Amino acid sequence: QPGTCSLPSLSNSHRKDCFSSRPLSTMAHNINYLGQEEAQHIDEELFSEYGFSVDQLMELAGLSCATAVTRAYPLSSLLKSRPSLLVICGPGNNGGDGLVCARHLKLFGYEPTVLYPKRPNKPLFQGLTTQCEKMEIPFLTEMPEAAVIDEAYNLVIDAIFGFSFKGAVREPFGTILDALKKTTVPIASIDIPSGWDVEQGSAEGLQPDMLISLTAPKKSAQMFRGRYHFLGGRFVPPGLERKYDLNLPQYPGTDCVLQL
Ligand SMILES: NC(=O)C1=CN([C@@H]2O[C@H](COP(=O)(O)OP(=O)(O)OC[C@H]3O[C@@H](n4cnc5c(N)ncnc54)[C@H](OP(=O)(O)O)[C@@H]3O)[C@@H](O)[C@H]2O)[C@@H](O)CC1
Ligand SMILES: [K+]
Repeated sequence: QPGTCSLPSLSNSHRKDCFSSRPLSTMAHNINYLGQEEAQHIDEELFSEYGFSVDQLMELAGLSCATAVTRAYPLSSLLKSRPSLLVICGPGNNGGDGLVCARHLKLFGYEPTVLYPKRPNKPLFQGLTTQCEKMEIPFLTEMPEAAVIDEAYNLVIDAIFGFSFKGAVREPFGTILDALKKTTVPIASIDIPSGWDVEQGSAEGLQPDMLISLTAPKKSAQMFRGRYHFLGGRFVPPGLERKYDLNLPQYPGTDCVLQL
């Protein structure tokens, strides 16, 4: 039916309650759920000791996210007349992952629109923004109301905050998160559901339908109750995996994502 969506339309409070029987395969793998500092140390070591550059890992992370979205929400499952997605990008590297993800999703046939309200004055993010513009991805100038989002988009991709989020949410992101909590379209969160404490989660926060954990899930992922939990960021060298006892499951074949 045009103008509707086959994806579940759930209020935030329903999202909280409905998905308590998620598969426990993540537990079966004994994956090490990372604390905030551990995640930040791994990130630093990837650059300082393992010779990676930020844009390299961001490209792989964003590609993983776009690929995971195609698995959970294939084009054929979207019933709105356009395969429209809203990608909301925050001021740090999580936002950069969102820009990369948007670009790949456009290449995969989706129609992403980006909201990027706080843009760092750094060549990396300026370049990623230009790339999206050249891909003819529209940028919004303000956050739409929840009802408008429900009407216009099949899915929201939350790339607002990742593992460096701390403390009370500052504007404009408080208003943005409040609007997101009122939406009923599914939300796919990159690395951490934005606004969640990286280790403790947040019972009152966003309840995304999908979580794409990058490198390894963070402790708060144990509180995730949505339908789809994917692991992405297939770039961890064996020495780093051993040092942090990550015990990552094996990715199938050449895939860059794995459903947990
Ligand atoms: N190794 C990996 O796995 C890889 C990780 N990658 C990705 O990087 C992500 C981590 O990126 P990150 O370290 O840049 O931090 P991130 O969470 O995006 O946010 C920092 C920004 O948020 C802001 N901010 C913070 N608290 C706030 C508040 N309460 N209210 C409002 N604002 C607040 C803070 O602002 P400031 O304090 O500077 O004002 C800062 O600008 C990680 O989750 C993954 O997605 C991949 O790209 C590559 C490989
Ligand atoms: K996020």
